[in-house]
Amino acid sequence: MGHHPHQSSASSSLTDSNSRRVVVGAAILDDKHEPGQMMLARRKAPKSLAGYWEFPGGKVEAGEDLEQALRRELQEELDVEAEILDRIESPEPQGWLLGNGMRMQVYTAVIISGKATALVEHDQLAWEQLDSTALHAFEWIPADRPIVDALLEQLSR
Ligand SMILES: Nc1nc2c([nH]c(=O)n2[C@H]2C[C@H](O)[C@@H](COP(=O)(O)OP(=O)(O)OP(=O)(O)O)O2)c(=O)[nH]1
Repeated sequence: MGHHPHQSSASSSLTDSNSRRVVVGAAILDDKHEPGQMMLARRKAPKSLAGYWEFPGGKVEAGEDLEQALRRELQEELDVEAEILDRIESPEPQGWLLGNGMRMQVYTAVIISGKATALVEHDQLAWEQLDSTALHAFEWIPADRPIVDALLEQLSR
C-alpha cells in the first residue's frame, strides 16, 4: 500500500495525456520586417483533428526550452530551419488553453533555410494573407481562432 501512490504518480507523469505538457506553435511569416502572409498546416492525425488547420508545432520535450522545442518541431514536421521572433501574447502567461486542457505558446517565426514541405504530421500547407477574413475562412482547430485574432492584432501594433 505504501508504495502504490508513489509508483502511480511517477508513471502517470510519463503516460497520461497529461494537461501539464506544454505545446508550442509557430505563426510562420513570409518576411521578418514586413510580413504579408503566414503559413498554415492541415493535420493528418489524430482522427479527431484530421482536416483541421493549425500552427505547426508540437509538445515540448524534457530538457528543452520552448524555442528549442519549436525549432525542432519545425525541422521535423516541415524540414526547415526557423528563426523564432516574438511570442504572441496570451491572456494568461502559461499560454493559450487548448481543447484538451494543454497550454500552447505561439511565436512568430521566419524560415531561414529550406523549403517547407508537409512531411508526416500534415497533408497540406498553405500561405495566406494576414487578413482576418482570409484566415478565418480556413477550418482551424477551434482553440486556435482567438490566437489568429491576437496575432493579427499584435502585428498591427
Ligand atoms: N501543433 C499544434 N497543436 C495544436 C494546435 N492547436 C491545438 O489545439 N493543438 C493540440 C493538438 C494536440 O493535441 C496538441 C499538440 O500535439 P502534437 O500531436 O502536435 O504534438 P507532437 O508533434 O509533439 O506529437 P506527439 O509527440 O504527441 O505524437 O495540441 C496548433 O495550432 N498546433
